[in-house]
Amino acid sequence: MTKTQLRGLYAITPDAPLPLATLVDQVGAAIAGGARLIQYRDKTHPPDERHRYATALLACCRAAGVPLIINDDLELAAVLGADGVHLGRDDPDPRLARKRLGESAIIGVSCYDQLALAEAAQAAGASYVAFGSFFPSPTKPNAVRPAPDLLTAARGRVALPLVAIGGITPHNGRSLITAGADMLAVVTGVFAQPDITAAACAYTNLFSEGDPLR
Ligand SMILES: Cc1ncc(COP(=O)(O)OP(=O)(O)O)c(N)n1
Ligand SMILES: Cc1ncsc1CCOP(=O)(O)O
Ligand SMILES: [Mg+2]
Repeated sequence: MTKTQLRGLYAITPDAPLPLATLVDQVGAAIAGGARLIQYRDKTHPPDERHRYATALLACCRAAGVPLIINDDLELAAVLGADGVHLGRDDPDPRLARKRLGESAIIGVSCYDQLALAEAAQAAGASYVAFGSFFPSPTKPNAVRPAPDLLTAARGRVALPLVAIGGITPHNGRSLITAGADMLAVVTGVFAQPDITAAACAYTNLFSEGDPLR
């Protein structure tokens, strides 16, 4: 996937620890609903388990032709040959990640509510920048809360794909795409739903609204 194809639903694995087979099934269901990028985000398992989970998820994503991004853990991404890494303020520097993973890796950087961080991430070789939490997030209740027009401002200041995250539903997601988001990053709205494929589809459809070929 080239950088210009970073558009659509970005599904991020849920916090609750799940059996590996269940998580692989759920990620497959999200991909069936049109998810364009998957992030393995795991704050609970020890490193050897994270290696086992990420290996299985990478096989699932590769079979579907969807890139797998590893959250936080640059070394895990490098060792597995995953498609990229997502880095926040407590994580390694994007320059180090670019050096370690190579030119074609997808390197995402959290910018919270700060345009200056996005400009710095672009200068450091990021592939996309992420802003949020735009709405109250069950996954990160204490996250900062930018207004959607931050995306519009970011459009004028950075040339990278813009990812919006935090409390995004198929209903409120439209306003973020209108404001300039290229991708909607979602945990709860996809993985906490009874029909994960249908939930993913509802986000996917937002990206083809207004498309004359639809
Ligand atoms: C796409 C995307 N955007 C933001 C984040 C948050 O990253 P970070 O601030 O490092 O927080 P944690 O996710 O590590 O708790 C993300 N993971 N993905
Ligand atoms: C990781 C992260 N960073 C800001 S909000 C968030 C969680 C998004 O999850 P949800 O879609 O459940 O609000
Ligand atoms: Mg992080």
